[in-house]
Amino acid sequence: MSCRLAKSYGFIRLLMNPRLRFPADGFSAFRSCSTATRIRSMSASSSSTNLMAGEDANSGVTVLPAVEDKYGGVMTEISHPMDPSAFSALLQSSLSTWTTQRHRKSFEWQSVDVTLFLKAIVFPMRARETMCYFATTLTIALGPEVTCMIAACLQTFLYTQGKKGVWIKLPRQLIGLAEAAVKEGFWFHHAEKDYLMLVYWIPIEGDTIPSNASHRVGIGAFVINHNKEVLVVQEKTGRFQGQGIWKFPTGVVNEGEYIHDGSVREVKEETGVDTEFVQVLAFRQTHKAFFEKSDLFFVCMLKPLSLEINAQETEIEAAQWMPWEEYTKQPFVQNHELLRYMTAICSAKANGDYEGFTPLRVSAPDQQGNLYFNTRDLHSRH
Ligand SMILES: NC(=O)C1=CN([C@@H]2O[C@H](COP(=O)(O)OP(=O)(O)OC[C@H]3O[C@@H](n4cnc5c(N)ncnc54)[C@H](O)[C@@H]3O)[C@@H](O)[C@H]2O)C=CC1
Repeated sequence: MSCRLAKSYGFIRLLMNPRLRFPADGFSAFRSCSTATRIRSMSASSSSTNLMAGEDANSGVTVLPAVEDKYGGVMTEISHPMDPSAFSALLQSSLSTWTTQRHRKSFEWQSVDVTLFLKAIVFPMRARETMCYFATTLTIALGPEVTCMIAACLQTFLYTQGKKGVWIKLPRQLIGLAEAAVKEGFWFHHAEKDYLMLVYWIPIEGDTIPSNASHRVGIGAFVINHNKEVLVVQEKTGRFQGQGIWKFPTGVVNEGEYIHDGSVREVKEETGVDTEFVQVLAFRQTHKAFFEKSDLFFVCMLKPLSLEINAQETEIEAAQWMPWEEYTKQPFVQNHELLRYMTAICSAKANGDYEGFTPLRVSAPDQQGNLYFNTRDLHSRH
């Protein structure tokens, strides 16, 4: 009886403490507790696990340390080595803690009578004293286990906060833990040179996780000098190697690089010529260009600041200033629809009959970037 009373007291404290949160159904509450116990005993024998794990402030369950993202999810970055089975158990307890929303749904469906009872009888009883009286009576009548389950459910209705996406960032040296995460239902989202990012979606509804970068961004540089000569190259590698084709310098924009900076860099790297960015003249989108990724190709006009050519050894067979007419007469250019359009656009631009997009620095509270637009036509209207 004294044990019952002690448990009743615990139940009353549980009801009175709004900071306490439980997984939504009683069973998951008990499961989480037992997993947490398992983790804690593992922690005692493994200092690395100790460094990793932390106790969830609301549920008391041992979970992976995580920060919340802006989309209702959590991100955990694993930084210390640990045993895969310990990681697996920790992951399970973390997911159990973060999964409260899903459990709430299944509870509502399967235990609709209890839910109605709680909503009809318990919720309207706002007064603290009434709650205490109700809790004590309920505990004595139903026994501590059943009342504890009901308390967990009640807490869930009052304070549930389930997570959505769960991200795990694994550095290269801990890649062995990926298997455990995959077994728990995680999938690969993206990989960089030094880490693998996995993700898991908790809600039953379909995930809203955006796929990783879908496009590669490339540039082609139209650089024309005062003698109406255009800067062209022959490539050592790629689809046009060894065909004697003279083409605009092209390349790929780096991560964190603006299109206009990337075009100036690519021209310098491939030909040694210094340039100043003028405008984006046009862009093309294609699909399945680089593995499964699409391609955005920006045709940029650049003004030469130097004329001396110093062709890049690794990628460029030859580079030169070529008369514009000669460039356009190449069969390769004439027979290629994209290049025919590019030639027409560049000619129009060189003759002053075409306006491209000029970058304008724009700032938002959390972002800085460039808006590329036709400044001439806009300004002529204002
Ligand atoms: N190359 C061309 O004649 C044309 C290119 N473009 C556009 O220009 C932009 C850049 O294209 P490209 O210059 O052709 O770039 P690319 O994709 O051929 O190569 C970019 C860089 O990556 C390297 N690279 C690519 N795949 C590689 C691999 N498997 N192994 C080792 N190195 C590799 C290349 O050597 C180069 O340094 C793209 O947006 C493309 O659509 C558009 C029309 C024609």
